[in-house]
Amino acid sequence: MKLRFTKMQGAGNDFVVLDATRQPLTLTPEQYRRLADRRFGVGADQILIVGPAPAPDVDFSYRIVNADGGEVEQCGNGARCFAKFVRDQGLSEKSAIRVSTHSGVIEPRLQPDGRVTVNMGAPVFEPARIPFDAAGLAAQPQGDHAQWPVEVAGQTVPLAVASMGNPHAVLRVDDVDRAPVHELGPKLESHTRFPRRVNVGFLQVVSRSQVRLRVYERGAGETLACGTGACAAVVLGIRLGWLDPWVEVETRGGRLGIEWQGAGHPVWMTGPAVTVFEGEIEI
Ligand SMILES: N[C@H](CCC[C@H](N)C(=O)O)C(=O)O
Repeated sequence: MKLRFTKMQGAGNDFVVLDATRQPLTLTPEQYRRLADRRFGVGADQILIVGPAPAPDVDFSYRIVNADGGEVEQCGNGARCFAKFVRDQGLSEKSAIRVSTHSGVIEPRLQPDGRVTVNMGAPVFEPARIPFDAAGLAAQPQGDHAQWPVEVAGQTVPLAVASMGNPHAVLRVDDVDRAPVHELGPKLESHTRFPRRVNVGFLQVVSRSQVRLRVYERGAGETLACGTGACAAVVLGIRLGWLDPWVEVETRGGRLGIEWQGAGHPVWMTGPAVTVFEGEIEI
């Protein structure tokens, strides 16, 4: 089948975007994997499928499939690219677009400077809802919230955990450039304490308003940036007393601005969204 696609990136996290607003589009996990393959396909961290509104109070639906072919609940960098895509394709004139995802409705807003701000909803910290199996672990309280001592690769690491609709585990490190991303990332991503696997963030606190972050993503490996990962790392850093409500996150692919005013508030993420090229592929 011939498939038209748009290649996009948000802070270096890259996507194949498919327009399923005019006709339904269901590919097999193998076809998604092929699309995402950097040699046999187009190449991407995730595939984004833009669909029609499933309800009158939203404008579109948006599905996310990781490079490994697995469908997931949320994607922050993808939400910004989604908003730019629907505007550029003439699918919407709105600057604030309501879109439903598997983890609820989010609302990207296009800014005059070309960046996009997204209300990513409220974070979730209860282990069972992440999901994270905390059985037998005593949370090590620090500040007013906890890190969990998780055994991995023969050591115990203090993990902070949260959900932004998708699961995240965050480990504080002194220097992200020397962090054990490829040693601990894969082992934590598929650790038994995360029944649906997990995105693994390595967080370096530069100041109370500036951090550096690398993320080994569930179903994709290390990416140049992870939007939900930046949200999770900042809210966990705030809860642990390390960070103020407005933080600049330096990732390997670019900068994201994250704001969270605390419990009961949504997380606001601002960052770039860029169209790289359009194409067609026989899949
Ligand atoms: N790998 C993630 C999905 C993509 C999230 C990331 N690319 C972002 O920008 O939030 C997961 O399995 O939950």
